[in-house]
Order: sequence, then C-alpha cells, then structure tokens
Amino acid sequence: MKTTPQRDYFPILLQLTGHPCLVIGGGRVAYRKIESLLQAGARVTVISPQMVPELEALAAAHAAEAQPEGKASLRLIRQPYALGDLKGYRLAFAATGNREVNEACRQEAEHCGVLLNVVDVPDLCDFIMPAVHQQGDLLFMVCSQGKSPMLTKRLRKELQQRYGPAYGRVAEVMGELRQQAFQDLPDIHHRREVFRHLIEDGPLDEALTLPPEEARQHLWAAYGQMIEQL
Ligand SMILES: C[C@@]1(CC(=O)O)c2cc3[nH]c(cc4nc(cc5[nH]c(cc(n2)[C@H]1CCC(=O)O)[C@@](C)(CC(=O)O)[C@@H]5CCC(=O)O)C(CC(=O)O)=C4CCC(=O)O)c(CCC(=O)O)c3CC(=O)O
Ligand SMILES: NC(=O)C1=CN([C@@H]2O[C@H](COP(=O)(O)OP(=O)(O)OC[C@H]3O[C@@H](n4cnc5c(N)ncnc54)[C@H](O)[C@@H]3O)[C@@H](O)[C@H]2O)C=CC1
Repeated sequence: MKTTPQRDYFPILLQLTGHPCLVIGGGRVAYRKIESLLQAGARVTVISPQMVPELEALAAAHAAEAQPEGKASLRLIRQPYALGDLKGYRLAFAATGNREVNEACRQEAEHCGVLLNVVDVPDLCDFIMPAVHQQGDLLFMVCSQGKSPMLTKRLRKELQQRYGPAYGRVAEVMGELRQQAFQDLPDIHHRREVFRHLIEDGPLDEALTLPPEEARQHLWAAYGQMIEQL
C-alpha cells in the first residue's frame, strides 16, 4: 500500500501579481493551474508541444486585450520542456504526467531555487495545492497534507454550500468599516472592542440575513452607535 509520508506544510498566501510563473504541460490539469495563476495576476508562460483547446481560447482572449505592464498575461511556447526553461521564474508547475520530465524539473528547480509543484507527485513538490472556495475577498482553503484529495474536495464543496455570497459581502463591508475605524479610533483596544461587538454580539448575524444594501446599512449603523458609546 502506498502511503504519503507525514508532513507539516507551512500555509501561506502568495502575492504573484506581475510575477513570472511557468507551467510545463498544456493539458486539462495544466489549464486549471493556469486559470488560478491568471486570477492571481501572474504573468504565465506555458511550455508544451500540445495545448488543449480551452487553453488556446484563453490565450487568444488574452492576446486580444491590451496587457498593461505588471498585469496578468499568458504566453504559449509550443515546445517540449528543456533544461534551462525554469530559470527566471518564481513559481513553476510540472503537469505533463511524464516521469522523466517531472524528475528533470525537480533537479532544475533545486539548481535555480524556483518553487515547484509536480502535480500528483508530492515527493517532488516544494508546495502542494489546497482546494479553494472563494467568496469575494474571503478565501477558504482545505488541505489534507496529501492524505486524501477527495476528502479535501468534498469539504471544499461543503464550504461552498455553507458560505455563500452574503459572506463575501459582509467581508467587504467589514473592510470598509475597518478603514473607517483606523481614522475614527486611533486606539487599537477601541477598534478591537468595536469589531468584537459587531462580529460576536449580533450585528453580523443580522446582516447575513439581509439583502445586500440593507446589510451594509445595518453594519454601518451598528458601527456608528458603537463609536458614539466609546
Ligand atoms: C499532494 C497533492 C499535490 C498536488 O497536486 O498539489 C495531491 C496529490 C495527488 N492527487 C491525486 C489524485 C487526485 N487529486 C484530486 C483532486 C485534487 N487534488 C488536489 C491537491 C493535491 N493532490 C495535493 C494534496 C491536497 C490535499 O492535501 O488534500 C486539489 C485539492 C487541488 C488541485 O489539484 O489543484 C484537487 C481538488 C480540487 C477541488 O476540487 O477543489 C482528485 C479528485 C478529482 O480529480 O476529482 C484525485 C483522484 C482521486 C484520488 O486519487 O484520490 C493523486 C493520485 C494520482 C494517481 O493515482 O496517479 C495524488 C498523488 C498522491 O496522493 O500520492
Ligand atoms: N489532480 C487531478 O485531478 C488529476 C491529475 N492528473 C495528473 O496530471 C497529469 C496531467 O494530466 P492531464 O492534463 O489530464 O494530461 P494530458 O495528457 O492531457 O496533458 C499532458 C500535457 O503535457 C504535455 N507534455 C507532454 N510531454 C511534455 C514535455 N516533454 N514537455 C512539456 N509538455 C509536455 C502534453 O503536450 C499535454 O499538453 C496526469 O498525467 C496525471 O499525473 C490527471 C488527472 C486528474
């Protein structure tokens, strides 16, 4: 029986806007990684002799738009991986399913210090991918540290059911209120008290049941009352 070694991964969120990232392979699995890299604003290069049609379409759509400096972009290179390809990238994915390519990428990543994910081969990975549910600025991420990607997927779906668009909206309002509070309340203890009240004592729960505009008004009103009392 194959077992995944016990590991304790370090969870982080990477800022990739404008950074060059590489995907080796142009199949369905590569496509999923490319989509999420572009969403994070990365400048993506794909190296692969063949590309799936949806990837071709994505590249055509990107080429049609003007790409300002520092924004997400997509470039396709129709060649097999060759030694030297990883140089200059911040992050790389190997998604060919080819063992020799996987191992060659691992060796090169070691050599040039690029962080590498070899899809489905945790032993060759510097980092692994969580399942993600995004709702506005809220990110819910699930990972089983390699033990069970299917369990991870199921839990991601449960989070999707449980945390719908109302959560994304309240997160947005909370962000606005927090900026306001930086101006209104220089003392961090006061800010903590205000947000503890908003989040723990009812206003948040109430807002989650209201239509978007009313939810916003409700939270702003509760905030207003709270700072008057301080
Ligand atoms: C370690 C890791 C490394 C990495 O790839 O980053 C890894 C490893 C492996 N996956 C395998 C298989 C499958 N992976 C999925 C799905 C996902 N796998 C993802 C991540 C990860 N997969 C990392 C750990 C995540 C964690 O800790 O939980 C997700 C979350 C994110 C993503 O892929 O972007 C995405 C769900 C996204 C979503 O839906 O939200 C499915 C289900 C499906 O496709 O429906 C299957 C088929 C069922 C099965 O085999 O269990 C195999 C065996 C390959 C073989 O047999 O050849 C290995 C290798 C091994 O276990 O040794
Ligand atoms: N996590 C998941 O849900 C799944 C993971 N996989 C894994 O991901 C791998 C890729 O899956 P798919 O995208 O479905 O496979 P695929 O066979 O459709 O795509 C492989 C891609 O790699 C390219 N390629 C082949 N040799 C190359 C080389 N030397 N250099 C650069 N590119 C090369 C091919 O042109 C093709 O675009 C599978 O082999 C498997 O290990 C597969 C299915 C599901």
